[in-house]
Amino acid sequence: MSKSVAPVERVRLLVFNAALGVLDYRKPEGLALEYGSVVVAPLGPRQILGIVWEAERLSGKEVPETKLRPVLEVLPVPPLSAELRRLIEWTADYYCAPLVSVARMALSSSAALRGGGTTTEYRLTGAEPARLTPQRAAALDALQGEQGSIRELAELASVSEGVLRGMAGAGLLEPVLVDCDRPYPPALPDFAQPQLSEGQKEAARTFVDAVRSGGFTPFLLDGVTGSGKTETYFEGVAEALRGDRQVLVLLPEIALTENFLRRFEQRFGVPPILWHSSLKASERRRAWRAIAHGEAQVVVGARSALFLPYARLGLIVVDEAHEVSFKQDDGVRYNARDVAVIRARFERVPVILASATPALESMQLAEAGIYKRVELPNRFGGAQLPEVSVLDLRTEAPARGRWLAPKLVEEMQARLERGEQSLLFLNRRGYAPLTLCRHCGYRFQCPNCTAWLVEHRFSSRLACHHCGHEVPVPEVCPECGTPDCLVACGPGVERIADEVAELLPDARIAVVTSDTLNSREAVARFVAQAEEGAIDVIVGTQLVTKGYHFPELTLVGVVDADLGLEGGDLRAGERTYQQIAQVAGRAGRGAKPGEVLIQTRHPEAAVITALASGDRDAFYEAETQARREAGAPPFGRWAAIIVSSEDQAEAQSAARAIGGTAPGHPDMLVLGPAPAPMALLRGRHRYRLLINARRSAELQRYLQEWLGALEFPQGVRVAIDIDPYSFV
Ligand SMILES: Nc1ncnc2c1ncn2[C@@H]1O[C@H](COP(=O)(O)OP(=O)(O)OP(=O)(O)O)[C@@H](O)[C@H]1O
Ligand SMILES: [Zn+2]
Repeated sequence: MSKSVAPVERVRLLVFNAALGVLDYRKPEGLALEYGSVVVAPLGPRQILGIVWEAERLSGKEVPETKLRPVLEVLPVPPLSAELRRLIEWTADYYCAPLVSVARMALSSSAALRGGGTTTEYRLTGAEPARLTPQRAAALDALQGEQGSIRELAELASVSEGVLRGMAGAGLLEPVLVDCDRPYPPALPDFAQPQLSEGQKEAARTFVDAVRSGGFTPFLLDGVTGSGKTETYFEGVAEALRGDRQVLVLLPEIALTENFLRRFEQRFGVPPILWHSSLKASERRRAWRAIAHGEAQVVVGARSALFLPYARLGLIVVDEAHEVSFKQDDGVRYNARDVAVIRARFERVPVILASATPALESMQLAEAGIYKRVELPNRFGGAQLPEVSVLDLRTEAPARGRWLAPKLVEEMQARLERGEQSLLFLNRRGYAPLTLCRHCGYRFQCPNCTAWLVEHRFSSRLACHHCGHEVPVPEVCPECGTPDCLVACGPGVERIADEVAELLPDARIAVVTSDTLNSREAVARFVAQAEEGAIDVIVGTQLVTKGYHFPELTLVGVVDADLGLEGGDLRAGERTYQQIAQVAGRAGRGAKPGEVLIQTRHPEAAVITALASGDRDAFYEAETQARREAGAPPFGRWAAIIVSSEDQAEAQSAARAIGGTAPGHPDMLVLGPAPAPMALLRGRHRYRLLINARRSAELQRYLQEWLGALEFPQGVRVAIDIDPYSFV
């Protein structure tokens, strides 16, 4: 009699190790495995995380049956859905990224994978000991009102974990048990329904219908600044809530969420669930689990929220969809706006891209009928779009050593007298972009980057905006030793604020940059002050160009409209247009009309004339034509290859080796290698190649065939950037 041997059940895992990628294991009896199950498997003497994947979709080394080791454990989380697995595959293929790097973004709370339950956090007990070490005193100061893990608190207070453990032992900190599965209070679709205008109603109805009937429909919500785009797509959100479906809202910057949270709470009665990189571990775990179990109703996040394992997604919204910060520029270099549309397609749900200044790519897709355009051409409540005029700096020059033209100052003065607010926009943090020695001409440069150090007067430091390198402003020139010889060249927002303080000594000024609005509390304070009328003049970077709604703000001054046009970036014109149109859109949102003054040396430039005449279509047409002729996106495609190493010669020879092996192809034009504009970045020497492909060409396959065959020394990194936004 032959003994019947049960066939070994083989499972293919995507394992969390970039070098291994895919490995086969054996399914032990009694272990329930499904595609998408998150499991632990043995790897040598260690254990490794993996996801059960369809074997036919992943090529891996054939391991003989006798060598297969068993999967050890299934983690207590729902399996990743087929839709999400397809999204992960698509993203990896499209952006030429390792599958596991993309998959990692879905499993982005390691604590949550271990299940729910409780974690321990710590907080101050309030005890005040008689004697304190300086470190303990500093920690007591820094941790008022805070709660978190020892590690998080140590980071907050800038002390070692040992100090805090000592404090816990001494009764200064007490443990608090946090339940990571406590439910979120429900959002109510009909909590406070607004009275929509006729135009808003029509748009809202479109979204409500799409959400109700389900299915993939991409929308471009193209509405002027202040038209109430948020109120309108909120109706789509409400419909998803009624149908017990989840909603993902992507915002480009965490600074914008404060305003969003408030409006959301007013509309739905509770705040939405936040997802961003600086969440505490316990919040992350709670949110991740609620998302995976379908209990998180509305998630608002930065781009990293896109890959989370939503259990029943019903709608995706990408607000300020034109923003370039949706493009991630390290790790997996994906564009969250584009991947959001792909996710909606796999999930078969509607997706709304909302913007007052849509990206040319989005406009083109709307033209082609692939996106449905929903328009809101008027501001809400009868407010008018602001009057825009140009100040030609060649004829209306500011006084010597100043940056604001007399006419702009006059208008600010008038606003101050009327109790209205002004906003000055300059996209440059710090006091001055360049500092040099008057005596010997020495320029302060970052040792790690091809960049000048930027003076920050608030903190009396010179800082690199690329790598974070900082030095105190020295008293003598490091080159020639002359004391007090440093001169600031050019303006940053701090310098403009100084100028305003001199010209309008009574004005209350707020400088708004990522340096000053660096926490949710800081943003909330700024918004409250601006709304109460405690600020007369706001001086800010691109951070103030969007999202804010201050009814008393009636004047916007663009300090240097030409700044963004330098540098020859493919999208420089578009970006300048968007930034200025957005910041102009902050003016006159209430009952009083707004005015915008644009300072420029090139009043004849297409961007500027389009802004002055309010002729958006003319701008988009001209830009479209230029892109078509250049074979630039969306008419052709770009990809960048960035080669870097700490060793310049090594980087150069690797770049040359790549350049030298470029396969000839009729649809591809390979440019470079050339030293990158940022030839040195964070201590790495960089070279770039740029590939311009016809739209129909198989760019990814071409790149893979080209680069897949090459080998490089250990220290060389080769990054592929598909649809690049950054050309430095
Ligand atoms: N139907 C409405 N009822 C009451 N208030 C409304 C309504 N529609 C819009 N608003 C208010 O008008 C202001 C502008 O709306 P919102 O911020 O949504 O515009 P937006 O189109 O997103 O503008 P931007 O693109 O400039 O950010 C907000 O304060 C909003 O609360
Ligand atoms: Zn630097």
